[in-house]
Amino acid sequence: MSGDKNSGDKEHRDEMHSVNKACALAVSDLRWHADDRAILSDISFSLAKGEMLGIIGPNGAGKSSLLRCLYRYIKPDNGTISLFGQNTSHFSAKEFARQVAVVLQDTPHHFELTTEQLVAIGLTPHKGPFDLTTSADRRLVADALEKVGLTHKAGQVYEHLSGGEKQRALIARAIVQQPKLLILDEPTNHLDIRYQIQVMELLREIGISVITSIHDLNLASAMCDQLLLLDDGRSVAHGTPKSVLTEARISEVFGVCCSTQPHPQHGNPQISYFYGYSHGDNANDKNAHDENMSAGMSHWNSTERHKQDED
Ligand SMILES: Nc1ncnc2c1ncn2[C@@H]1O[C@H](COP(=O)(O)OP(=O)(O)OP(=O)(O)O)[C@@H](O)[C@H]1O
Repeated sequence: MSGDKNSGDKEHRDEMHSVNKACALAVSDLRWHADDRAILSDISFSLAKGEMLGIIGPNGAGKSSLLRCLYRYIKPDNGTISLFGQNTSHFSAKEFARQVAVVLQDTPHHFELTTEQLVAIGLTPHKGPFDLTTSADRRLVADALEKVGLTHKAGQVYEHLSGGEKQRALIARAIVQQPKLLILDEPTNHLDIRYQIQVMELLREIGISVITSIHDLNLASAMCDQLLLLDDGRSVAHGTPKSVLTEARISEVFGVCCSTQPHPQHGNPQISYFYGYSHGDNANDKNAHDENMSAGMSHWNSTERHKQDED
């Protein structure tokens, strides 16, 4: 009898272990308020090892606030954040930096550093105060610069790089950090379309778990394994792009008129937006919203008719 129980317990432990192993990040009941206002309410989700999760939602939905909680810039009022089964609030700063790399839009100025020196900062969590730079370190930095297409800018002053090049340099620094989880706040913001795609593909290729906020829903649909849709600090939907990005949900949460169809290449939803509806103060009013939707549709219909007449 006790043997049965022990083997049952072991099975349960093995099962839990494999669940924890497969789950890179688990967030439960996260809550945060500021200025007497709830900014994040009861957010729960998980991220599987090696997957990319896109955080989407309108301006002010709480995307950056959620990421700030994850990388410990903000201490939430409630909830737990676990990385591979360990509560991140128990990590020392150095241990946390070994496990989690962060790429933000607004970074401190690095006037005096070359691109290569900036990227080498990623080595810091793995070094003691008296450790010298090794040839392996230099190789790591060179490989990361090559991965983001900045080898030719290695010796240039970082501050003199373009917005997109700076962004790629920061991703190279994160690669050098060799984290288990990479957190990015709108990494494609400064990038032209070629580099938007290239950076997102690069993030997928690195093979680590990635969580990134992203405004471009079509890019999120194409590149993310999972999406978490936030609205007014709440989780509205979580799942595959196909399950999250429905026409009804997009128009309700973002207040736009749109249609979706499977992308010819990857099959996830591709969103077409319609134009021509007004933007009043009553954007949250359901009737006004519906009127806007039908105005958008009729505008589109007339434009389409006009086009067809011309043809
Ligand atoms: N420290 C703070 N104190 C007070 N309010 C805050 C603070 N940080 C964020 N907020 C508020 O929380 C809300 C969510 O902000 P957050 O930056 O997380 O949204 P977001 O989804 O990232 O928006 P965006 O898409 O515009 O970048 C906003 O209304 C913002 O004003």
